[in-house]
Order: sequence, then structure tokens, then C-alpha cells
Amino acid sequence: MHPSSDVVARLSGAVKRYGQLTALDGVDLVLHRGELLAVLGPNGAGKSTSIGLLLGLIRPEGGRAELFGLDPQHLDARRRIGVMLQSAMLPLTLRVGELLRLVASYYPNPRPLEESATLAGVADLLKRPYGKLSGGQQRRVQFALALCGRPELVFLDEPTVGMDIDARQKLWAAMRILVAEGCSVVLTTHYLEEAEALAQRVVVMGKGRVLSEGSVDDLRSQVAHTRIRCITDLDAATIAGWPNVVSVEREGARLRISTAEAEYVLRRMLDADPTLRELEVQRAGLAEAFIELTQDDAIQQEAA
Ligand SMILES: Nc1ncnc2c1ncn2[C@@H]1O[C@H](COP(=O)(O)OP(=O)(O)OP(=O)(O)O)[C@@H](O)[C@H]1O
Repeated sequence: MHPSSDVVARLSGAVKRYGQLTALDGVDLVLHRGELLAVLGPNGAGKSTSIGLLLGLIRPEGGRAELFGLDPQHLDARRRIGVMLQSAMLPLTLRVGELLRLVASYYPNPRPLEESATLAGVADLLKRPYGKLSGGQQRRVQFALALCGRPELVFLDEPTVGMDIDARQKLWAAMRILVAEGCSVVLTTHYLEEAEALAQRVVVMGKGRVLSEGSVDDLRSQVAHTRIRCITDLDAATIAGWPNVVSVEREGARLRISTAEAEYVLRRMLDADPTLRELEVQRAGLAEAFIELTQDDAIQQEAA
């Protein structure tokens, strides 16, 4: 467990409304020193609103937002963070090097410019005007600006949108370096493989609430399913009646079985069908867990 002094950012019972719409409905969220927290959820779940509260860009109607134990608008808190939001309104005519120098000057102990540029993969863009860059290049510059002040905490709101595979891989490597340096990272993303590859902890949000949180493994185990695929003469309805079988579907010649007890189901199938072949066994990924969590939420919302 983390000692409570390790908390660098916190939302407690945060409520945010826009007219009739409740964007956040009592959200608790904690970020510890040196961890990468991925915040996942469908469009409109409240991810950006949560970040906006932690940054002090918007204020909660209920509950509290804290950065380093301070009000997020406090200058002492703001000097310790770096930010990459979905829309960055940066002066288009400034060159990348000028932008980096300007933003770094707000911080007490910034990185050397070359180090920021190399880390973010923009070393060859320093002389280019920001407005003349491609979308993916601009995102990399925004990332450089987020880390140039050597912040203790970085907020990255969908940072890899619009990046090609190479740029995305480089940004992942840079995020790992930041975390290895002891920096905390809040990452929102729609790419589940990004959360799976990078996050120590994952929060899944839906309709303004936290639906689930834990490590990637914790979330996977909430849908403790393993997928078995094979060609078998066994009847789908028969297998569906066995204990621990969650679902059985036919996919052409194959059956696809979802189960929480793969070993038991497999043993029984192999006993019952000596001709069983082309066997594949796969653990559920974060994608399955995410779909199940957010679907449950949709079903509960409809029932309410
Ligand atoms: N300034 C605003 N005025 C009115 N409604 C808003 C405003 N900002 C956000 N909302 C609403 O609040 C809800 C949460 O939005 P938010 O941007 O936090 O979602 P998100 O999880 O970040 O979504 P996305 O994945 O699409 O970025 C949405 O229903 C959105 O329409």
C-alpha cells in the first residue's frame, strides 16, 4: 500500500454539473507519487472534466480537488505539473525552440532544452514555426512542453491521438522514462493497449462515475474469463450447460467458449471428444474487461 503522504493529486466526491447535465457525479480519484494512472471510459464519461478539476481550470459544485495537498489553482502546485490537453492553444508563429524556452522559464528547475526536445522526439523541429507542423508533430511538441519543466506530475489527455505508430512507440518510451524518474502521470486514452502497456493502475469511468479501479490484472480478473476456441463435435448447448461456462458461441466450424475455469472445461471437453483439434486458449484482455464494465454500466443506467 502507498503511504498517504505519497498522494500527489486527489478528487474527493467531486461533482460537476453543466446545466441539467451531471458530468461528474461524486468521483473519488487518487494519484500516487511515481505511478502512471490510466483513466479510461467511453466518450463523455468525464475523463477530461476530472482532469480539468485537478488542474483548477474548472471548479467542482461539490467535493474537493487537490494538487500536492493544495488548491489546484495555487501557484506552488501549478509549478510542479506539466500538461498536455486535447486542444492546445499555442502561438502558431513561434518556433518550437522558442516555445520550449518560454514554457521552461515558468519552472524553477527546468530540463535543458536539448534534453526535453530529445525526450519528446522534436530535436529536428526546433527551428520550425509551430503552426507549420503536422498534427502529429504538434502533439509531440505539446508533449515536450508538458515535460520541459521537469514536473513531478504530468497530465496527458489522449496524447497519442493522430500519431503514427513510430511516434506513438517513442511517446510510450518517453512516458516510461518519466515514470522511472519518479514522475507521476495521469493518462487518458481510448487505446486500451496503451493502458495495458504503461499503466500501474487503471480507473474506468462511465457517465460521470468511477466504475472500477485497480491494476490491469485486477480489471482483467474482474472478467475472470478465458476464451477457448477449437473444432469439436460437441454440441454448443451441451457445453453451455456445464458448470463455470459463461457462454458458448459457434463460429463456423469452431466453438468459442468463455469460462472462468478453463482447466476444468478443457479437461472435460478433451475427455468427451478425442477428435477435438485446433485448440486455442486465451486469457481475457483489458479490452474485454472494459467492454464488460462499461456495458454493465449502460444496462444499469437503462434500468434506472
Ligand atoms: N463546457 C461544457 N459545457 C457543457 N457540457 C460539457 C462541458 N464540458 C464537458 N461537458 C459534458 O460533460 C460530460 C463529460 O465530458 P468529458 O469531456 O469530461 O468526457 P470525456 O470522458 O473526456 O470524453 P471524451 O472521451 O470524448 O474526451 C459530457 O457529457 C460533455 O458533453
